[in-house]
Parts: sequence; structure tokens; C-alpha cells
Amino acid sequence: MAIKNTQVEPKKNKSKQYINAIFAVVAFLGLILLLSFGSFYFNGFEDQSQISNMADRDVVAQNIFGKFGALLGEIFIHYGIGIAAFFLPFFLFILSAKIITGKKIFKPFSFLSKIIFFLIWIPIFVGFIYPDHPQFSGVMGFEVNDFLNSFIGKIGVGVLLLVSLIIYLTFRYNLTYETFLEWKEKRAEKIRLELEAEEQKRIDEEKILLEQRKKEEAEEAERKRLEDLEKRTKKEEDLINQFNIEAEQQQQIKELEEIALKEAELEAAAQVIEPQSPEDAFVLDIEEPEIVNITDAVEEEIESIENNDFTFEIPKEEEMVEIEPISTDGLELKIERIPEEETVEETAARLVAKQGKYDQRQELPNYQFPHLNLLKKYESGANATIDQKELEQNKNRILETLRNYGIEIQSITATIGPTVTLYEIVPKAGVRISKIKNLEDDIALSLAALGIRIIAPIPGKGTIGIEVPNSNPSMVSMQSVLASAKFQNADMELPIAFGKTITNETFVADLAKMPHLLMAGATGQGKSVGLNAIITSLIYKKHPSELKFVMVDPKKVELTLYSKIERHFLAKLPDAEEAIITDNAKVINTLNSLCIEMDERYELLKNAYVRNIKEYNVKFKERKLNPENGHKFLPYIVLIVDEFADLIMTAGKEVELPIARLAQLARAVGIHLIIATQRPSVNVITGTIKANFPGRVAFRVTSKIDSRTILDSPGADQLIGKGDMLFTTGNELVRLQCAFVDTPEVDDITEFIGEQRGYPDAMHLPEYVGENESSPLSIDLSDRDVLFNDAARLIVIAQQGSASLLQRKLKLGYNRAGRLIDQLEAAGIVGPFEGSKARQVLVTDEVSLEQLLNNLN
Ligand SMILES: Nc1ncnc2c1ncn2[C@@H]1O[C@H](COP(=O)(O)OP(=O)(O)OP(=O)(O)O)[C@@H](O)[C@H]1O
Repeated sequence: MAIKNTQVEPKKNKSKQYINAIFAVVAFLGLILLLSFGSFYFNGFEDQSQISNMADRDVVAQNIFGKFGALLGEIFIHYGIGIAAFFLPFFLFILSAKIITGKKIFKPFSFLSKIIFFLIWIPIFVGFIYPDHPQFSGVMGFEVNDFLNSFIGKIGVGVLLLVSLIIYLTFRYNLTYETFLEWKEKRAEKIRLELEAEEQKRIDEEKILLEQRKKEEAEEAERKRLEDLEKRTKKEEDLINQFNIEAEQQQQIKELEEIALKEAELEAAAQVIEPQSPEDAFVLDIEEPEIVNITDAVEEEIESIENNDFTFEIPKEEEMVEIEPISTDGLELKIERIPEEETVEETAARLVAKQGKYDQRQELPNYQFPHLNLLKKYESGANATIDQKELEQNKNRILETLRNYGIEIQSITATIGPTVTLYEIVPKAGVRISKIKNLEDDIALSLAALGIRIIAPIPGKGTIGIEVPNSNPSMVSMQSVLASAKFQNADMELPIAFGKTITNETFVADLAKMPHLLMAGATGQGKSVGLNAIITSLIYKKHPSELKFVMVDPKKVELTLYSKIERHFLAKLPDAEEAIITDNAKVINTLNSLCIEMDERYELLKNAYVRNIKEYNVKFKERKLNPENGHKFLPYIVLIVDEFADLIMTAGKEVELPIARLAQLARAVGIHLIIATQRPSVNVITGTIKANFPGRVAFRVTSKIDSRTILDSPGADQLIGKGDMLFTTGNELVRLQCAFVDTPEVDDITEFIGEQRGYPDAMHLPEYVGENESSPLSIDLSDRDVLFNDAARLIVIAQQGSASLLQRKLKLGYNRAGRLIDQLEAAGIVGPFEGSKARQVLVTDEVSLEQLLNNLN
């Protein structure tokens, strides 16, 4: 073996040496070629004239490789193939690399076969472009060009070059039109995937952020809970200690009492009673007082309670038989019959028979609903016009685009809407729907239109929809939707006429069913107009006694118009000057006040044994609920918040919490929320808010992400603006053209209503005292209201700590009554504010109250 090895090694080494040598030669050759070619272009033209004198030693060539280099350049470049000659050194480099490494990636001959076409084509092409520079095309390129020029003309040469290149590429790279299209499709797909991945990444990041926030909140809540628990335990411990001390004292008192009793007994025994007669001595019996053991008595009592030891003496029926008045002395006994008590139903029936059902509209009996003439008629909006040519053109383009991608169609129909036309296509069997969906951009390109939306498939129809914007969109006027039979006859609690669908039908939705609405859209896309359309719809259908708005408008300009109808349709805090809230700090109070209103309404509903406001109001109208028990007709309350993003940014949790609470609970008591925002990002529309707002309206937004945040699906980024919107209540997306109502129209409507007789003031929401305002310490008791003593007596006698009681009995305004209650709290007569419940009265009887009042004086 060892011998064999020694024989093989030198052989191997030998061949390696050869290889190295060949590599060096080839690589060196390549280098010489490359450098002398390069140098030829810089100096070769001077050298050319020296070529003929090569043998002359005095002649010096400028080429980097001297005369040899000049000669190489002259042969390969000048007399040869011009700049195409540069391929040759590269071929040599690849060859040398292959020799030294032996690796498969270096394929010199494959390279050669690929460039051989260009070694011929490039000189001719360069000669064609620069016929006056033979140094680039080489003599070969020049001559061939010259020959061809005279043979087929200049244009002919151009065509020949182009055709030959196409033929070469077709065979070489199998380039067909189809492969070109496929390549394009793949590229589009790749770009889309990248975009989607990017989007997904952003969504994921946002999710992580959200989760982190939630976690922090949970931790905060847990910490608070533990603190509370600790406080409570401490309190309980204090109580137990106090209780123990009291029990001890009780025990001591008892012992003292027993001792006293025993002493008394002994004393009694010591008093010797002298018997007066011997018999007496036997008769006398000193009755010992029965000592009633209190604990025993209590135990007995408890036992009897536990055993349910009550006996109600129910008179038997025979005993209730009417007694015939028997007159024995001529005087007749008159028995007064007490009429049987009326049931609620009977009272209600009697009242209804007498006064009719309660009609809330009688509160403002002469109120006139705004009429449709106040709204402008837009002529162009009467019927959608799209000319036949445009239809035909769009149809052809769609078909053509689809055909280009090999998608065949069975049928196509068009439905013309106010702003977009829906082309419904039925593809031939076997066509993948996703393929059509992927062509969205291509179809948009071929139609040269923005806002193409492809619905594949249209739910419940089995067709694919392509929405194409009309070149002349027609306006949908508020007048036309409000005048429609659909709205006029709508049997809904809070009907909203949003606008028209793609099939030109008026679209009406019930806010009461939604039950809350989230609205988003980039600036200038029709949000404010949308809000106005909603408010207008409701005002046209509802009497002021049936509907109140709470309006929040941080932008201060959008909703100000409605201040004219403050006394008819608006609700506000009792101490607020303006009904439309523009100050973010006040929003918090209003929202909390709405929460109180909600709680109060729930209390009313509970007492009336009904589940929702509708049933409650029906019952109230049938006079089954007694107003003296606090029952009243409940109007719907619609809270409108414009620019919610602004609010969340400045007030954060403080508004998010009451909003979330209202959104979760208020639907049954007739409080509905409409929230509009320009920026539908996840930190504005948080998970809690989103989950409780099934109704969503999206105007055009700027990105797919925004669209996903608001609608949970893309599409809103492809709308065309100007009131083009998507609406959903959780399942299906509907594309609508929002009705247009202009500011002057709103102005006219509010003017019309505002001039009529209204309520004395806006509806008052319950008072809410913010945490930092409620400190009783800030109230100066030396400066008491003159009615303070009266109020205190009233409250203690009634044992009910409510401002409304003071209002009623002392005939006070809300504010003064509120102030009085605050003073009473500061004086320790009533307890702190407890939300919807009345305050606790801390003084139980009038005697202690008088004492307290004296002390105060
Ligand atoms: N439904 C509609 N029909 C026709 N045009 C509309 C419609 N809605 C809006 N527009 C047009 O778009 C313009 C801007 O609308 P709007 O004021 O409602 O935008 P916005 O979304 O409220 O903007 P911002 O958030 O900045 O207030 C309107 O002046 C009007 O010309």
C-alpha cells in the first residue's frame, strides 16, 4: 500500500502543476487581452499608424502592452468586431476559473454559446447606430452594415436587427407573450405578497402593543383590587376590635347587674318577717322575682323565628259571612262597605277611558315637523345617468382584460348606481375566483379608473361583481331619500336614510337596532355630510319629545348649527351654558352623566317590569306607570361625538371607560352612540370600543390598514370619496352613496324648528360631580343657604337625601337644590353622592338634628 501511495502522489502533483500552469497562461492571456483592448481605446489610434513599422525599434507604441498590445487591439477591435471583442477576455477568465477550481458554476463554453450570437449582432448593431465610428463596430460591423445598407436599405437593416434579436431571444429564453404575461403576473403577485406581509407585520405589531396595554391595565386593576382588599380588611379588623371592646363592656355591665341583684336578694332574706300567727308562718310565701335571663329570651326568640313559628290568624270563610243588622232597639247599624282595591290594570283602563292614552307629543302640541321643501332638489340626482357608450366601453375593457389573462366569461350584466356601476360577471366553469380577484389592479389600469372594487363572489348570488365608478357621478340629495316611500313608511324606532345603494334604492337602517355606530373616513371624504344626513333623518321622523341629542364637537364648527334647536332636540348638563360640547374636559362630565341617566333608566325599567325602553314607553302611554313614582316618558338619547380621535388623545381612559360602559349597556334604555373619527387607528378605536359598535360606516380612508381597523376588511381604501361609503352591521358590506345635505339646508331646517315654541330649556341630564370637585371640605359652612335649616328638616323627616325632593318641596331650581345638598353633606346630614341612588341620610331623628343645627349656629 505504502509503495502504491508514493507512486500516486507525484503523479497527482504533476497534473496539478500542469493545471496551475495552464490556468496561469489562460488567465494571463485574458488579462493581456482586457488591458490591451482597454488601452487600445485610449491610445490605439496613434498606434495604428505605427503598426506598419512594427519592426522599427525606434517606433514606440503607446499601448500598455506595447506593440504587441497595439497589434492585438488592431486585429480584434479594429479589423474585427469592435467593442464586442471585450467578451473574449471574459471568456478566458471564466475558462481559467473553471481550470483552477473545476467547479460546475463556471461554464465557459455555455457562456461562449450564449455570446456567439452577440459577437456578430453587436458589431452590426453598433455599425447601424454609429456608422461613422468604425472603432466601435469594427471593420466587420462596418462592412456588413455597408453591404446590407446597399442591399436592403437602412430601415431594412434596422428591421433585420430587431427581428433577429427577437428570434434569438425567443429560442434562447423561450420568451413568448404568454411567458411575458406570466412573468408580469408573478411580479404583481410578489409585490402583493410583500405588501400583505408588511401589513400583517404592522397588524401584528399593533396587536402586541394592544396586548401589552391590556396587560398593564390588568396589572393596574389587580393592584387596585389588592389595595382595596387591604383597606377593607383593615376596616373589618377595626370593626371587630371595636365589637370586642363593646362585648367586653356589655359583659362587665351584666356582671355588675348580677352582683347587684344578689345583694338585693340577700338584703330581702335578711329582713326577717315576723309571723303574726303560727299558721301565718306556714302560709307566707315570699314570691321570688323571676329573673329573666336576657340571652335565653333572645335565643328563644331566634328559635321561634327559625322554626317559622308564626301563626297568622286567618278568619275562616264562614266567619266573614256578612252580619245581618239585627235591630233590637230600633237603631239600625249601618255597615259601610269599603270598595275593593283597584288593580293597576283597572286604574290604567279607567284613566285611558277618561283621558285617552298618554300622548308625549302633547307636550308641544303645535310642533310642526320640518317639511321636505326645506331641502334642496338637485336635478342631476333625480336619476342616474351614464351614457351607453361608457357602459359599452367599460364592458369591453373588462372582457378584454379578463380574456388577456385567459379568463372566459359566460355572461355580464350592468347595474347603474348613482356613483358606481356594478358589472356582474359569471365566469365559465373552472375559472378560479381568486384569479379574478387578483386582477383588480389590472382591470383598474385598463379602465383607467380609481376605486374599482371587486366582490368575488357577491354573497348569495354566485356572480362576481366589479364596481366601476361612473365618469359623471350623480348626487343623491337628502330630499330624494327622505321623500322615498321606504323612509316615509319605515316602521323603525330611529330610522336613518343613509343614501342610495348601488341599485339606486334608498337605504334605510334603524339606529335602535345597530345599536351604536362607528364612522371613519379621511378628511374631506364626506364624514360631516354623513353626520348631518343622520341627524336630519332622525329630526324628520321624531318629535322633540321623543328624541334628544347630546353633541360633542371638539372641532367647534361642524355641529354648531344645531344649537338653534337646543330647546327642542338637545340635552345638556344642568349647569352647562352651551348644549353643544366643545371642551374636552366637559365631555367627561357629560359622559358620566349619561351613565347616571342610564342607571336611572334601568331602575325605572326594573320597577316597571319591562326589558327595554320601547315596552316601557308603551306601558307608560297606557297609563300603567304612575308618574308620582318617578315614571315619565323616556325620549331616545343619541350621543354624537365628532373627532373621537381628538378626544381619546386628550382624555384617554377617562372617556374610553364611560363610552365603553354606555356602548355595552345603554342599548336597552334608548341611549345610542354615534362616534366619528378621521383616524381609525387601533389606539383610537380600541378593542373594547370596537366590540361594542357593530354598526360601522367607512368613507374613503388612506390605507388598507385603516380600512381593516374600521370594517375588519379592506375596501374602504378603494372608495372614490365624496360620500362614497361602505356600511356594515356585522355581516354584509353594502356600498352606498351617502345622501348630500348642504350646510344651508341644515341651517334652514334648524331655523324652521328653532323658531317654533320649544321647551323652556334643553333636556337636563343628571348632575355629575367629578371626583375632584366633590370634596365637602371646600364648602364653607359659615356661608349657608338661608333655606339650609328647612332643607335639613325636610330631608331628615322624609329620610330621603335627594336634590329633587328639595326642588319639589321648597320650589327651588336645580342648582340651588344641588348646592343645598352639598352643604348638607358638608354638615354631615347626608352621605356622599352614590350615583343613581339617593344619598343616605345620616341623622335619624329630629331631636338630634336640632342639636346639630344648634351646634352649627
Ligand atoms: N354625499 C355626498 N355627495 C356629494 N358630495 C359630497 C358628499 N359628501 C361629501 N361631499 C363633498 O365632499 C366635501 C367634503 O365633505 P365633508 O365636509 O363631509 O368632509 P369630512 O370628511 O367631514 O372632512 P373633515 O373630516 O375634514 O371635516 C363636501 O363639501 C362635498 O363637496
